Amino acid sequence: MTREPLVPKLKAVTRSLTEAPDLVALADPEHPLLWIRGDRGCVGIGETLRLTFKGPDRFTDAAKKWRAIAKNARIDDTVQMPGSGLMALGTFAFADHSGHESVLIVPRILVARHREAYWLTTITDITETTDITETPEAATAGNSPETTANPAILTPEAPRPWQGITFTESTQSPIDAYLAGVRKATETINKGEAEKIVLARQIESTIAKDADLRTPLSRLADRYLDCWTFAVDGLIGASPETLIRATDGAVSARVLAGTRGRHPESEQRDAQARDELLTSSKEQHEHAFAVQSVVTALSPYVNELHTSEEPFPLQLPNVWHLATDLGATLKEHSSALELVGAIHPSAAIAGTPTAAAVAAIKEIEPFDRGRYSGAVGWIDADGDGEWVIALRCAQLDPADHRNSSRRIIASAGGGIVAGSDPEHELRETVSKFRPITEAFGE
Ligand SMILES: C=C(O[C@H]1C=CC=C(C(=O)O)[C@@H]1O)C(=O)O
Repeated sequence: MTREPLVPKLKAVTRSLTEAPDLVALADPEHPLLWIRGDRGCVGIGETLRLTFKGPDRFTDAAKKWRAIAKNARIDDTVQMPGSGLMALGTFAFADHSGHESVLIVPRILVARHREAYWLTTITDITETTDITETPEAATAGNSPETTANPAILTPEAPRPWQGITFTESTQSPIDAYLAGVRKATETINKGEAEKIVLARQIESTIAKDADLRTPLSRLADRYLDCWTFAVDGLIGASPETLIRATDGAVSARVLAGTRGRHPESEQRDAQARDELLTSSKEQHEHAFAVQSVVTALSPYVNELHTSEEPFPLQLPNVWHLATDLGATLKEHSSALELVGAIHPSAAIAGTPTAAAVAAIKEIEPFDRGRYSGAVGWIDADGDGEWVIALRCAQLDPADHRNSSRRIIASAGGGIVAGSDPEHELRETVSKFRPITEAFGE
């Protein structure tokens, strides 16, 4: 008889902090676990549990496993905010058959802030140690005050000097192969086999094993204020595209597709780029596919789905995007991870129709995307959470004791539709790489 694997028993204790923590400064310099946007976010210190997933069912497996862990957990939370109590940060691979693992990480300590509310959560694995007669009161003894003065663990390590790196064309993704790929995708579209195919390319570099990754993270967080800056299991970036935010039965998303590079050298040229984007039927068409894919995927789960009437121009330091915001209420309780699984892969990162676009990506792109264009975010014990599409990001190899450096690969792509020009698409990827190339530069 096969037995169900044991569900770990976790204990989470959350208390308010009296002072605002500096989240980026508190991150582990070499293995940061961070999620931040302006005055909201969290940093994980240490690791209590790591769950890994692979294959086509990675989202549903993760949602199921997380639900069981949350149900089994002992939570003492005097803060009661989304993300307080038990929570995990995660990153999921793009492709069903990716060789890269998807993970959920439960930190040992989580320091978080939501505007003027700050808190600290300590999460321990009590699977082996639980005394079943223990009462909740006994379990939290010693943690009774509502507020904790900021403890010593909240003193960050001093920053180390930063040595900028430059990226070059990746050996597995040469520019010529990308340009040929765009032509091939256009042919596929012209033959009527797909309407939109999102193609990406990669650039790479190496970074000292002891590099202090808080420098690129603070640059991303300071410059990309409309993006979520993240670092989860070596995946670092700042994404503008919210796949799903779920809080107390309300859900929202921000769909992006359609791009123009910014022109900081000329206000007039910059405004022209924005206006071209807003009036281009090609970009509007590409955008509509992305919105439709999210609306179709979310519809079975929600009532009252609202979208902004017209796509609006989202201004980021590197690009203009066409953006549509969506809001809805959930019909029944579905966790943020279940919704991510339902929406992924949206037409913003795969294409239309989904199956044909995914097949074309597999055939044309000469590499495994890994977590790029997958999902990255967090989930709490109630199933609430925030997940973005892993864009404008780079994946670092794990630190290996035999090497003094780590490889880092950045990926960026764009939607190819009928009439797409390969050179234009290439320039668009250069603009999309800027958050990463500049954050890791001098
Ligand atoms: C695939 C990427 O961007 C997507 C999100 C926004 C705009 C996009 C576009 O205009 O093509 C892409 O769909 C990327 O940044 O690598």
